[in-house]
Amino acid sequence: MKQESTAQNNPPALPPAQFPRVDVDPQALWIFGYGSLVWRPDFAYSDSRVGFVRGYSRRFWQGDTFHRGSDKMPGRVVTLLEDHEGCTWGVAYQVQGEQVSEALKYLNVREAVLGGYDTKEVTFYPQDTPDQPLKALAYVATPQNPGYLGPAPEEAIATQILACSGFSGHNLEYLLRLADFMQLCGPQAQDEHLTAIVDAVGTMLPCFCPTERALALV
Ligand SMILES: N[C@@H](CCC(=O)N[C@@H](CS)C(=O)NCC(=O)O)C(=O)O
Repeated sequence: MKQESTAQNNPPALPPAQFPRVDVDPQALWIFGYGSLVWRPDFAYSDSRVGFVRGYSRRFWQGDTFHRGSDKMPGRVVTLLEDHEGCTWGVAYQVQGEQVSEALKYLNVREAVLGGYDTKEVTFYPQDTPDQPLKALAYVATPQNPGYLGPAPEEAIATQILACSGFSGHNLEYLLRLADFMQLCGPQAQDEHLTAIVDAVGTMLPCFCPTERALALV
């Protein structure tokens, strides 16, 4: 997983026997990302793990009028829905020392102030060591936040995503980067809601793309 190019993230490449064990800071914190944080954490971290949380399903039910939409045309981004049968894959990032306050300060603006997300403690299961779960902080948009859009048919969500863009880019980029991540996680990582929206986008995209004949008219 790509890390910020900071000294503590790239210790000198010494053979394990000589490389001093870096004591984990007791203040260390794991932050679980399951949407844009999966591909663009944009904060310094010391370690990262691909894995999943149980008891939640990911849904494109949060409106976004800044990063991937506007006030007139809010985009759709993801949140976590409590679902006893649910399992959501993402990335957990470990922050230590000064990284903790820096990350929380940054995410408070990006997620809470600009995005309407609240924080919630979740149990994260690393893909490689699911028998050693970690407590992690997740940013979740609840139905009580003003930007919450709630459920809609996947076709309607796809239409909204195709039509919206914001400060951080097009809403379609957000969808496809998340789909790319899920592909990398392998066949055990399934997200039917995400897949249905990507399929609906694939069906509609030709309608949004000018044909040679249409281009000849301009
Ligand atoms: N909290 C979720 C979702 C976060 C998310 O996608 N937030 C949006 C909307 S506030 C965001 O930061 N977007 C930045 C971008 O779209 O690049 C996560 O852990 O990834």
